[in-house]
Amino acid sequence: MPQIAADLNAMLEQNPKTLANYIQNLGGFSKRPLPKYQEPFIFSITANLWDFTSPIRFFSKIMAVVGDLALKFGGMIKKDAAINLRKGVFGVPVSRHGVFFNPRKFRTSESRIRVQIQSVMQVGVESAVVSDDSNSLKGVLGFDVVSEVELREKGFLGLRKTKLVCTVGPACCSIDDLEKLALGGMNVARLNMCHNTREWHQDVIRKIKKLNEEKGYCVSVMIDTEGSQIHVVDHGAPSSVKAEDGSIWFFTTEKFEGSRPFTVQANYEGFSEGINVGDEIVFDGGMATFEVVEKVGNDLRCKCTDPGLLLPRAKLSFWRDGKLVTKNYELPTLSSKDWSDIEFGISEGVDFIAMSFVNDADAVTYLKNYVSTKSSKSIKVLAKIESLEALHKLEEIVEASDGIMIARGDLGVEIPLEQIPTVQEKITYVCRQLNKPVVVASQLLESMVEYPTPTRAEVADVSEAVRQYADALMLSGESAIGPFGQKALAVLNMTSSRMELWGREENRQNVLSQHILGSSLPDQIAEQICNCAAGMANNLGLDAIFVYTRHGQMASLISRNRPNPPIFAFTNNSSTRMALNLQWGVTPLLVDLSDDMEANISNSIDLIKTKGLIKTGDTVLVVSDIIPTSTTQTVFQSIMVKTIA
Ligand SMILES: Nc1ncnc2c1ncn2[C@@H]1O[C@H](COP(=O)(O)OP(=O)(O)O)[C@@H](O)[C@H]1O
Ligand SMILES: C=C(OP(=O)(O)O)C(=O)O
Repeated sequence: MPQIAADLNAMLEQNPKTLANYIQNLGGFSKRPLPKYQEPFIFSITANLWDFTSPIRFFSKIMAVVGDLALKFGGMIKKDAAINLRKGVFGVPVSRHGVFFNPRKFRTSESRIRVQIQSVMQVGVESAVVSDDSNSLKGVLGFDVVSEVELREKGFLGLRKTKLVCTVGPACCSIDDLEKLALGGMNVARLNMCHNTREWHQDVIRKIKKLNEEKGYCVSVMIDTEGSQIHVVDHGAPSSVKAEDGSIWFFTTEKFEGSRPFTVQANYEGFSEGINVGDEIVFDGGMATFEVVEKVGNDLRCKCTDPGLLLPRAKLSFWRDGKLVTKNYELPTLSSKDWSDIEFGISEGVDFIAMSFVNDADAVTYLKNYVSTKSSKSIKVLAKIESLEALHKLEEIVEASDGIMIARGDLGVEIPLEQIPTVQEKITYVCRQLNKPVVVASQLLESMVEYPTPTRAEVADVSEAVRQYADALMLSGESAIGPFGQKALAVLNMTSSRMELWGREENRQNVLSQHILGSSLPDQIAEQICNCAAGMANNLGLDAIFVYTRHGQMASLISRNRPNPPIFAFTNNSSTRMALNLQWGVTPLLVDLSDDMEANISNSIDLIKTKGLIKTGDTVLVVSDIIPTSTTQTVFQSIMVKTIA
């Protein structure tokens, strides 16, 4: 008799309400165990559809619940074969027996129309999986609910490798919205410190941490500094002002309340220094262009030569004879406001700080040192590449930082737009060579700020970033202010999964050139082990790679090779876990790690088996880099292939 069914039966016989209450407490659903609970155990789940914006989310939630039952009863859950999640992904209704819903009504579910749907789940046991001696399992397997659901549904190879970052703004800052983004695959929540108040940011960070702690998500938090840039302070209108061809405007740093007609207020006192009559001022990389016709003290009188819209906080760039006059580097990379935002981020325990307008490696090194002295946890510093100056010093900046964001928005102000695709490819390549995670940011799905579907060109742009093996893709206004943030996230999710599958099917892996990173012998050994591990996993067609790592180094070295199977990184360090969230193909798990590596490996495999996430016959490549401690003197670097018994 399968153990789980027996346990459930026993539980129901003793107290039929216990199970119902247990399930009820798992959140959101009204659930009712059916009176007949012979094997296989059947219970029905009824959910209010308005809580969910897509069938995949609904089923994800169910699987999260069922996953908890598996943990509770130490058994394996089998999903009814009739429930095919993939059918829901592209909007095809799932309407086979067992699951009913009306796609038309589903679409209106966001307007909170209550539609009830019912699904029957079958709960059973896979004979070879349940450990008889569940007491022998030590510790808890820190799997996040979303990866667990994805793994159950899609299997090892179906796990998405490209990570997703969402900018949080007014459109998605409620706990419900944040949870929907987490369920939709958000790995990192980004907060742009340019916008909104300290209290607002604190509230969002705390909500994300609450979701992680109480509901088992694993969403990292990134703050993004405002940085120093020459931009328009205010032009006196809530949205935008039109500049007509030939109109004369006054550019000043004089401070005044309200608006003045034909006046642009710049934020930086020295904005006009070194600027000559005849130079051009460009708004937001091309929204409107002005020619300087007169210098009046520190101010400039300018004529509009290319009419367009002047948006709030528009970025200003200066051009002479078709060449950029670089002025932003005159400003400090971190302003006093940025430092105070960084202090705030450290005190709130954020995982990443993205540094705007980095122009050299020293600024990054300085911030990294500062953060490491101020915070007991490891906070990763990402350098944003968004200026010509940064492109000139790309390698040293990448080397100095913990990761890179290709900030295409501001970069497009300083370099011609047609250069963005090749520059992006170059930056992703350098980052991979130097083993630093790279985020491709800005305007990936810009049209979805307004519309519920992306343009074909946007999908092609997303696919290109995935093809280039970027570690992560980022949403900006699409999630921060747009009404279709969850849909935009779903587009990133589906497009990256599809592109990754295509890459594997077509065997498109571009092999990493053998650039050796490590300078010491142990580092070089670790690197070679990881390169071999990735090659072996591909060549032997293994199901997964397990890596045991305290600081994440081995996990990232394997990820750098972009192997076919997913990488499960077992770590006992929660900062490492949160940092690995940005790394291509890595699913980080928090576990207890002892000095006994054999015990770590068998313990974690037992735990994962007990959850039903791995089965007999699955093949796993196990890599470890546990470094010596006071009790063990030897470095434990190993690689082995295990077939699950
Ligand atoms: N915390 C926030 N509060 C209010 N609006 C925000 C917030 N974060 C982002 N936004 C809005 O979303 C847009 C896109 O955000 P972001 O990616 O930070 O880009 P940027 O500031 O460069 O425009 C911003 O222009 C702003 O209108
Ligand atoms: C991500 C970017 O930075 P920000 O949103 O701070 O302008 C960008 O410029 O592309």
